[in-house]
Amino acid sequence: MAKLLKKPLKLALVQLSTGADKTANLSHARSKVLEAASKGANLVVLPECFNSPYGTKYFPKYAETLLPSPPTKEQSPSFHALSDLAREAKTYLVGGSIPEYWEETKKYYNTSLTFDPEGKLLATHRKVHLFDIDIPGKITFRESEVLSPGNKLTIVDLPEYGKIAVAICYDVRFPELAMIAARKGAFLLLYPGAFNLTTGALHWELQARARAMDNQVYVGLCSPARDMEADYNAWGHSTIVDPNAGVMAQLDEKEDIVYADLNNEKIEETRKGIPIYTQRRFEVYPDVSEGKVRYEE
Ligand SMILES: NC(=O)CCC(=O)C(=O)O
Repeated sequence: MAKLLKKPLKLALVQLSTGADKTANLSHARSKVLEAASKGANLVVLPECFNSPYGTKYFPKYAETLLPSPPTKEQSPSFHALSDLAREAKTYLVGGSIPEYWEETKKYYNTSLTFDPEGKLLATHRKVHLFDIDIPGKITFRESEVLSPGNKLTIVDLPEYGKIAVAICYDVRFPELAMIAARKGAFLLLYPGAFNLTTGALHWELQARARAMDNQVYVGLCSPARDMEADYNAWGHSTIVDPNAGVMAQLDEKEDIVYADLNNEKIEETRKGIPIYTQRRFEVYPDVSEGKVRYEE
């Protein structure tokens, strides 16, 4: 079997404290990403909406223009801060997500940018599944009041390591994205995300472990730190799960960085022990990853 993960990789998820000041958020993210890089991380991840508070009323206020790419510094200070930071830290950087405004269509998106260690943009993922839920007495949230959904799956090739998939928060609840990415050869599924106190307690770890178990790949969920003064209280608990669905490392709700060393042997050992990869019956059910799927590498 060809190696999915070509050499060991140290993953870091930065569970960032964020506030209302975008410039302060960007500068704080810089110090934490540099800290992770100084501890040897090769791939660093920031949380969903890492440069702003999370909430529909905030999206237009904090939105930046990313297209045509590359944007100017005035159009997107966050794009340039992330690109400069990846280059300074010499790491791959999944820049959480930011609210995006696309002038041509007048639409807003929840968008994640991934950069290589030279600061080059490798991929853009717009959240495909918008967080619209209503649990009476607990939480009602409708991203679709402001945001439009993205329309493609995102697989990113990190040349010296292999392929990863990037999606955002609520996207984790849709196993199809994860399954297709894994069948296309991703060794790691990354989700910058911000679950809340209701659904976080119910499903955060379960979702991470389920996507890992179904696909026998590594999974990372990166949350903002919890702020009980904010309108939206993030669950925290950034988590890294191994291909056998075991939790390798998990934070509590406070700001911190979680690390794990990923290697190909764990994927191979898991797939050898429980060989669902070779036992699939595509004559009974079609391999949807071979069908009409919108994705970009
Ligand atoms: N930001 C989000 O998409 C939140 C998703 C969430 O909380 C969930 O339960 O799913």
